[in-house]
Formats: sequence, structure tokens, C-alpha cells
Amino acid sequence: MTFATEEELQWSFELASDAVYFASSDGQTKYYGFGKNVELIGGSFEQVQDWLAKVQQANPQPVFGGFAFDDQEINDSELMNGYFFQPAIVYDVVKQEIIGQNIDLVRQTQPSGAEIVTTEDETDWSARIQAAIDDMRQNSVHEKVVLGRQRQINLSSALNESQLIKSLQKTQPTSYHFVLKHCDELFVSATPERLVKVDGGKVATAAVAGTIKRGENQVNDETLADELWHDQKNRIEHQTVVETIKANLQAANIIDLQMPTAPQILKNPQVQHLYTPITGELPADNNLLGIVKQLHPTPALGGKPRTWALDKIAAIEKYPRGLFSGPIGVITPDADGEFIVGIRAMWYREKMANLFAGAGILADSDAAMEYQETGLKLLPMMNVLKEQILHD
Ligand SMILES: C=C(O[C@@H]1C=C(C(=O)O)C=C[C@H]1O)C(=O)O
Repeated sequence: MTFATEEELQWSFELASDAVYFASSDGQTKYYGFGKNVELIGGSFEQVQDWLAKVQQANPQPVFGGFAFDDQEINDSELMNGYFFQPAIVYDVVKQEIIGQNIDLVRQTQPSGAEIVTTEDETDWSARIQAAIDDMRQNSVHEKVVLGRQRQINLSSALNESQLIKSLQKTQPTSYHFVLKHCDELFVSATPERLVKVDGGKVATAAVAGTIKRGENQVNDETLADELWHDQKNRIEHQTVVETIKANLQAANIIDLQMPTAPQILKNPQVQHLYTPITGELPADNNLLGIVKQLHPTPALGGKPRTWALDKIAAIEKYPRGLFSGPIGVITPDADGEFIVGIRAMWYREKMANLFAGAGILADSDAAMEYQETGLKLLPMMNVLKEQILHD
């Protein structure tokens, strides 16, 4: 079989009823998968573990999908409450390998030219999150909660998926890209955040927490990065995530944990973050999904204490998150793979797009500033939607 061009893979994505596109910005991962051998809708960690073992034993091919953030259900969705599938065919673009049944690739499709018709925001969000700030001010054990909001967008016509993938590649070159398609539903993420990668016994994860905008020029950008790095609130928020990840990796028996002593800066086009990469060695008694289970949700997406934060999220957020901020990724038949955190994300169905963004809230947070920060985090998906419009 000769390998496909990337445009053929993008056009084929558009016409497939089940499909996945998963790429990392470091150039080490790029998959397109089409069709479906088997699927599992809404499984728990344990159910996915059991199902995966059976599926990959019967058919040693990669499996893609994601877990919902928590157990709040989104009515009427076969994707957002957790979804895993084994594509009938996977194109591993990095290795130039084709895994599975052969299919006829699509040679051309027409762009749709969809435009944004209406936009609806949760304008009462700042007022609602104030309750969490007040709670943390009164109770110092309650350290951090990440609160999200959603933006609903109506499009004039159906989204064009090959254009969507091209736009992700063009406008978000420093992020992961994940597009998961099941029938008429799509989940899209341009996240900067790795949850965990397992590669031949090596484990790699990262703390990504603490945010500031990008500057208008290089000097201003560096000043902002410096401000973020020295800011007490952001450093505490970041350290909470680092310490919790470290403790959870130790609980998962990860050996030889290594990390820098001070955070680095991770830049995306819209925002920059405090970032600490963490590595270790996988013990014989654990695996990729075991570590996902142990880590999720980190306080970068949940909070601290975890149970209190999850209750606050359920009480304060207006809608369930579904795959937003959940672990999404791939497991290869050799038990390697990678899960990322499904943020900078959208859920799309029938001309309606739901965009998601959240921010870490502490006792000294300012609700209005957090609203602005979440606005910046909505921009990656806004930009790809705006790129649907046809240009002459
Ligand atoms: C929750 C989001 O981002 C998370 C929250 C961050 C913060 O509050 O500083 C930074 C990165 C992510 O861990 C999001 O983008 O929706």
C-alpha cells in the first residue's frame, strides 16, 4: 500500500462516520484513523481496561478515545460521556505505516464556508464563581478549584472537518491536536497539556498551571513571562499541581521521579503558562491507564482537596463538562501511548458548537480577571471556527 497525502487523509476524515486525528507539536505523534472495528460508550476506567485488553488481544491495533471529566451525564450524547473505539484503519503519519483494513481514500471535498450566526456566553459566571472565592477565604483547607464556562455558537452551515484540521495545524502549531468523531458528534481540542505518555517503560507527565496573556512584541512578551514567573499566586497554584502529581505518581509506584526545581514557561499563541515536565520509570505492576486513573483529575483541572473541588465544580458550573478537561488519547497494542487533557476544546453537533474554558481559582483570585483569562482560552477554538469562512 502506498502512503496517503495529508489532504487525502483530511478529506477522508470528513466523509468517515467514525474517525480520529491525533497529533503532538513535537512531531512524534500523528495519527488519522477511520471506520470502526469496535467501540465502548461511557465505560468506567475498569470497564475500559477490561474491554481494551480483549480488543487488542483480538486485534492488535491502536485504540483512541477519552474519559469524561466526572460522572455528571450529558443527555443525548454518545461521545461526551466517554467514548473509545478501535478504528478499522490507522495511518501512522510519523512512521508512515498503515495498520488495518485498506480503504479507498477520498480525493476531494468542498469547503462549507460556515459563518458564526450567534454567540452566547455565561455572562453571570464571575458572579457565580465568587461563591467559591468566598468559601476559600473562609476555609484555608480549601485551596484551589478550577471552574469552567461554556460558549454556545450557532453556525450558518455544517462545519467542514478537513478545513478544521488544516486550521488547527496553521493556528495552533505549539499544541496537541485531537479531533474525535462519532456519527454526527465531534470533540476537538488544541491542548498544551500532556496528562501522561508511556514509551518503552518511560513515563512523562507535566504540570501546566498558572497563566498570563502573550505580549504584543517580544520585549513585552518576556516582561509578562517574567511577571508570571515571579507572581506569588500563580507560583502557589502551580506548586499545588506539581506536589499533587508527584504524590500521585509515587502512589502509582513510579520510580526515579525527576523534575526541575523551578517552573519553565510554555507559550501558546494566546497565553503562556508555568510548566514543569516530570519523568519517571514505569514499574512492572502498572500501565498507562493505571497512571491516568491515578492522576486524573490533577488540580490543574479539578482542585485541592479533590473531593471538595469536584463538588464545587458540580455545584457552580452550569453544565456538565463531558470530555472537556478529561483524559483523551491513544493506547497502542504494545501498551505504550499518550493521554492529554481535553482543554481549549469544543463539542460540535448539527451546526452548534459548545466551546469550553476554565481557570484555577484561589482565595485571592479576582473573578473579573479570571473571566478575561477564560476568554483568552476560548480563542483557539474561536480562531478555527472563524477560518471556516470562505475567502476569495
Ligand atoms: C482549565 C483550563 O486550563 C487549565 C488552567 C490553567 C490556569 O488556571 O492557569 C492553566 C492551564 C490548564 O491547566 C482551560 O484552558 O480551560
